[in-house]
Amino acid sequence: MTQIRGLGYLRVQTAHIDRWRELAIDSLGFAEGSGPDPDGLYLRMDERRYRLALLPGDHDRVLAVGWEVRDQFALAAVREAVQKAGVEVTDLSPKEAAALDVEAAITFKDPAGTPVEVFYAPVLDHSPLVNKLAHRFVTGDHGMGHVVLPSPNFQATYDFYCEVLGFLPRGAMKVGGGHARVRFLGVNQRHHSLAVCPAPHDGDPGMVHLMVETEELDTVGRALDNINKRGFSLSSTLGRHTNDKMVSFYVRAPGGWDIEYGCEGMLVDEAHYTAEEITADSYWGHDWSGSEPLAAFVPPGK
Ligand SMILES: Cc1ccc(O)c(O)c1CC[C@@H]1C(=O)CC[C@]2(C)C(=O)CC[C@@H]12
Ligand SMILES: [Fe+2]
Repeated sequence: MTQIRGLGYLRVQTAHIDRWRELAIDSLGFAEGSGPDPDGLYLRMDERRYRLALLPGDHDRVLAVGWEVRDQFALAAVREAVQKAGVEVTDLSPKEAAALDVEAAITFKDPAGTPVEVFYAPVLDHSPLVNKLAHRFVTGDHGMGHVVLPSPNFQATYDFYCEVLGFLPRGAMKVGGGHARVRFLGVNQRHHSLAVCPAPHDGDPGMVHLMVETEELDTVGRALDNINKRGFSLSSTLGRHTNDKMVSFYVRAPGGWDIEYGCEGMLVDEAHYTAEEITADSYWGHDWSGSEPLAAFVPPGK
């Protein structure tokens, strides 16, 4: 069993904070949170002080994918497993951890080069959650959502998440007409908290997409209206995925990666789940033909 309970947070550096504010707060219904960096834009989805942190910088890139564990004992177990796999692990100092609004964290790079943090005890914000869509995100036991990461050394990356971090395989889909597969991995009832794409990861932003889930279909529709009105580029039209059954659209974020915004994701029952291979990404919709090229990802075979 994995020690990891869910996707905890995502920290991103951006040269476009104002446009991010327009996307996340004005269009997608994130609430403005708070955090240690006075120049940062901290986005709340729930009782955490933030789930998505945007820190100003000269270019756009992922600073850390934060995975949450229960407590200090779970963190020690993950540290030991990663070290045993021959990967260098750094313990954050109490001051550094405080600057992330967590009690303690470790950091290391996965085999694809993605900066990973594992942490416990995020700082909470008990003030009312006020957002422009008057909606609620689905987080809690299912974590913040999912991330899709590009990996040039796909097999090593997949093996690392499964065998070292204990993620559970949650199916795959062939891409590019050959034997390459996108693989989905889960750590809780959310169908996937992570997917790994066989794709180059030469440089930034180092992310394919972040998925966040809202409780109601009407919120997805209102968010779609908002991003169209504000001139954000729709990477994929609305559709329903065949594996997690989610109804979602994808919008291009500043920095050249996507936010997937969806609802109605299914819950996996591990007592009965068996691995699957899907042969289409969606039952309907999800037209990617109008998509601007991803900065760090060209689909294999295209
Ligand atoms: C297929 C699928 C199921 C559930 C998801 O949450 C989900 O994001 C996807 C699509 C994954 C993936 C992607 O986002 C980048 C472009 C990809 C690689 C494709 O070209 C097909 C699958 C796509
Ligand atoms: Fe997704």
